[in-house]
Amino acid sequence: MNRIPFWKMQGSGNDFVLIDHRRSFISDGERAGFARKVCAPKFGVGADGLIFLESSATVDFRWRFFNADGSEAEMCGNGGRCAARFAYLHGIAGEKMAFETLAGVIHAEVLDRRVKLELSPPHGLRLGLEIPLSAKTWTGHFINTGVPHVVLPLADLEAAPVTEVGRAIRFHSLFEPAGTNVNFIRRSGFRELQVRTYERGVEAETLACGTGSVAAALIASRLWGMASPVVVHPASGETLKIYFDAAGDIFRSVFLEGGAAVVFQGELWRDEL
Ligand SMILES: N[C@H](CCC[C@H](N)C(=O)O)C(=O)O
Repeated sequence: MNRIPFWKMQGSGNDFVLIDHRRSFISDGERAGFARKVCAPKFGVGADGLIFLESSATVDFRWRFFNADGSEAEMCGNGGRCAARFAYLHGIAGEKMAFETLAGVIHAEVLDRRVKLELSPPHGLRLGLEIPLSAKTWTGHFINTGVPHVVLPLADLEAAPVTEVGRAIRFHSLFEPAGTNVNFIRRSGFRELQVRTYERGVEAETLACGTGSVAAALIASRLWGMASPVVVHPASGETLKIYFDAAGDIFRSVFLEGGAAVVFQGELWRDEL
């Protein structure tokens, strides 16, 4: 199979290539390298991640998510919304669906051009982590919202050292071996946050991170008593809504709602990538 149909989609500015695996036949061993090629700017399509949709024996479909560097991640909030809308528009699932991920089964509902995802239960909450870096020690908060996230409140978000400090914390020994995503957050309203994210596996700041926005909202609820629903504005300026039930350090019924736009569709010429 040398010509592989794909869709390019974006969720709040986080962009993805999506492939119906039933029409691609990329073997398991080839996927990481294929993801790097497809996600590469200039030589590839250019994207933050590559998503394969596959058949599932138990729910509507299964997905495999690969970051731009070829690493496979358990979950992706923005990518999950795009996969849900892709599945709906391809007739793989109805408006309400469920799909298998390495973070568990994710339930989704397509609402025209927006999608509402129910995330797997957040876990591993650790508040007030001292993170010593060469220049200074940062105080951060950790939570896993399908993938690991450190959240750092910072008043001057415009001047946030997202790449320098984001990369240092992403690779810090405190978070080995999996590493972590790093989110700088600022309160911008009664129930509103602004978030900038350094993403593991993209190894750069992205315009939005869905699971990072959820992490920011849940940490804001613990630190500042921010109640559900929390509105998050990622670097793209788009709007994400996070709904949750909180009881101390336990979060239940966590939903992420946001856009999932189809940008274009095309065909990958595999032997020329
Ligand atoms: N880069 C992340 C996966 C994608 C998360 C992000 N794009 C989202 O929307 O949640 C990681 O490897 O932990």
